[in-house]
Amino acid sequence: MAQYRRVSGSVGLITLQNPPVNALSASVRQGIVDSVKRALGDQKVKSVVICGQNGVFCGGADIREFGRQMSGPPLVPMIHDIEAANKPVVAAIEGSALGGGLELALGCHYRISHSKAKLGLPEVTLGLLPAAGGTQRLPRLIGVPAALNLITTGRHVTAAEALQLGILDHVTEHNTVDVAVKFALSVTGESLDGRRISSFSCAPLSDLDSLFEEAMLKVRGAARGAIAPVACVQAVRAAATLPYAQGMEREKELMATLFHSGQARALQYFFFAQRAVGRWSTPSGARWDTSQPRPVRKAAVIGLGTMGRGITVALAQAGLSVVAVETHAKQLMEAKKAVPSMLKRGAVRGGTTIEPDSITYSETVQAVADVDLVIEAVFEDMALKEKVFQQLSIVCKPDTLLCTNTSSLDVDHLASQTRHPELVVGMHFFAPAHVMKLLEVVYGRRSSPAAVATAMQLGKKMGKVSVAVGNCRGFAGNRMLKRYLEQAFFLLEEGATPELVDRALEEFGFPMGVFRMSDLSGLDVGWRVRKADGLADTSLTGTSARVRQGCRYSPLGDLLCEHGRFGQKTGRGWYQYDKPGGRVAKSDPWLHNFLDEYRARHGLVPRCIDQQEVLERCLFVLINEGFQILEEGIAAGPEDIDAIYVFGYGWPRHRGGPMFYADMVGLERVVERLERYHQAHPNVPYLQPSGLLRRLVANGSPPIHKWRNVIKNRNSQL
Ligand SMILES: CCCCCCCC/C=C\C/C=C/C(=O)SCCNC(=O)CCNC(=O)[C@H](O)C(C)(C)COP(=O)(O)OP(=O)(O)OC[C@H]1O[C@@H](n2cnc3c(N)ncnc32)[C@H](O)[C@@H]1OP(=O)(O)O
Repeated sequence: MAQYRRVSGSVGLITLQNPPVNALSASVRQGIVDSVKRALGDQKVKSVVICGQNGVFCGGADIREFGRQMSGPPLVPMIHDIEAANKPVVAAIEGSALGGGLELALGCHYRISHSKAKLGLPEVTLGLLPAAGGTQRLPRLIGVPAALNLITTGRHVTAAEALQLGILDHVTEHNTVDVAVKFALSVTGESLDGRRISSFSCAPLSDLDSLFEEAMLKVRGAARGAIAPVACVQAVRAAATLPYAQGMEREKELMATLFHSGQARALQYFFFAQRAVGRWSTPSGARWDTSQPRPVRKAAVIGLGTMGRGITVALAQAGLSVVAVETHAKQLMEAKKAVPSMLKRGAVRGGTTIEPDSITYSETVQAVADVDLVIEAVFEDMALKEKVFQQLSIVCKPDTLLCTNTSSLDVDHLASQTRHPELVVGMHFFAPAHVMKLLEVVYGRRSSPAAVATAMQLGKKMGKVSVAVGNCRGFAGNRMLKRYLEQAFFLLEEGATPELVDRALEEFGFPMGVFRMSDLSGLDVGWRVRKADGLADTSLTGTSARVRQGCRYSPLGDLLCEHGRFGQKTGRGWYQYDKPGGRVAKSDPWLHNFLDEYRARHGLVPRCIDQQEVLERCLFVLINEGFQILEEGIAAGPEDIDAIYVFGYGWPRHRGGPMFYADMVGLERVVERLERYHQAHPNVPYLQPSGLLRRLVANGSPPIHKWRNVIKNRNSQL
């Protein structure tokens, strides 16, 4: 709703009231319409101020209303009536003015903002466009190039930038509503000609065509297959080329194509999913709202390889004082050079400053005696990690939280090496650790609720999306990835090429296909793990070469490593590069010959494989493993898995994440295809649909937000 009152004698003050962000729900819109009518009809009122309660102007349209039958007054005529008013209307912006909130402000005659406010049109991130006149008014106000940038990226700008761009008339450090009321009094009776943005013309530009062509190329490159950014460009083009009324028609048409699209559903689901992962819980009953995190002021990182350096930077950027330990002198020396320059680059990007002495370096573990939390990031070797944890348990304060950055090893086993296993958790960062948004917080059997809460909170402080997951081989993300990789290898054995597989995945929306990604991260990483597991044995011949423990196995990755083809770092992998460290992947005839010979040697007759099979084989096994993970309680809900895949593995956000994708495709279809592929490949047991997936289908395939009930019912029967 909206509250209306008269203040300072002649100012009608309208306050939006819909906690927590004053979203424009039907009742808020109705409140605004009624209040504006009242203010304009009251002779004592000479000007109007619109603000939001609790220090937030407005977070935009109410996203929860989108999937439902819309009711209440529509936004466009509501904003139009405000702009057409014959009394000055001033927006008093505090906190946020986003989406429909900023569009409402653009309909006002003046905009005054607090210096700490953020403004933006983030509709594109929800699969939409600013369809309450935003695409038509903003370019008229600030010019086409700047409006294109804001509308196609959805980025939030500070009040200072908004002032510079011309979105705001005034920025204040004081009470914004008081300033706005005073301002409203001062403009009483002044002409409003020249204050109604819809009457403006866009500033003329010399080469409109190439500007829009470039913008189109940019948005198509940034999010493959996403339709909203394309529609945003088209809508701004309408603003630049058509009169306002026709532009508004175009905006409406384009919005109609987006509004009910699968991409909009996926992105809006993901908006809430991201927030849901913060409300974590574990099977033992620990929860976000009942567990108290501990303060962490000083942290340590053990091991300054690539991951350790990134983690050190991320901790320092979060304002912690960091002890960085590396026992190899050469590596320590390199890290001492690399970390400050990573920090400097980060500071330039983020416009921040880091105290250079917030990091101290040491060659011995003894230096961590007084820290609150340690993150171990040594080489992925259990014996080495065991030793580190034993040492830490002796050196650290008894209440220090001991975390491991292992990507797949047993957190419970590491905990068992310490005196306080309840203080051990996994903090699985993704490379580069100071850039990637995802953090898997892995709780072990004995991890205390406070330990989990502390790691989750620290992740948040570092700007990460922290997802709590249980302890199992590969945790959630890498465990699912293993299935995806294996299927990709099998497809090569059956006749596909890396190019064909990658094309299918990239057209689906991944920034990189599985083989290009493998070349980038290094084939030797997985090889080392497979060797440690006793799998990478290329001396085996005949049928046993492609079978391990009775299941199908592909030694292709192992064979490439034996040829020294580790990917980009060696200039050869699934593709060839112009030099070691080269970035541009080129098709490699050697690899194609190698695959031909391999298939011939194993009596594999290549067949034609289409994109649909690539997607189903690679993605449905990954999804199936996701259901297994939910069934086992390793992840608490589908949102956790989707956040992991979007933030950590490049799953296209406009497809919502793997579990949402399964919901979109239809669970029956996923089951049917998995069963078919399992029949064709009976020696791949994980192609069999998981028990949870089958149960969901048996329960009538409920929508994704109801899956937790099915999981809970099952667990409560155990
Ligand atoms: C056939 C055609 C028909 C067309 C008809 C449609 C016409 C539509 C016309 C115009 C288009 C306008 C579209 C929009 O405005 S879309 C919304 C755009 N706004 C946003 O994207 C902003 C989203 N919110 C945020 O970015 C942040 O919440 C924040 C910066 C405002 C505040 O951040 P923070 O303090 O960190 O809080 P949280 O993010 O945690 O949010 C708190 C709580 O509030 C919920 N919430 C936030 N924004 C909205 C919203 N706009 N609608 C509904 N709910 C919102 C958020 O989900 C949190 O709740 P929780 O999930 O339960 O934790």
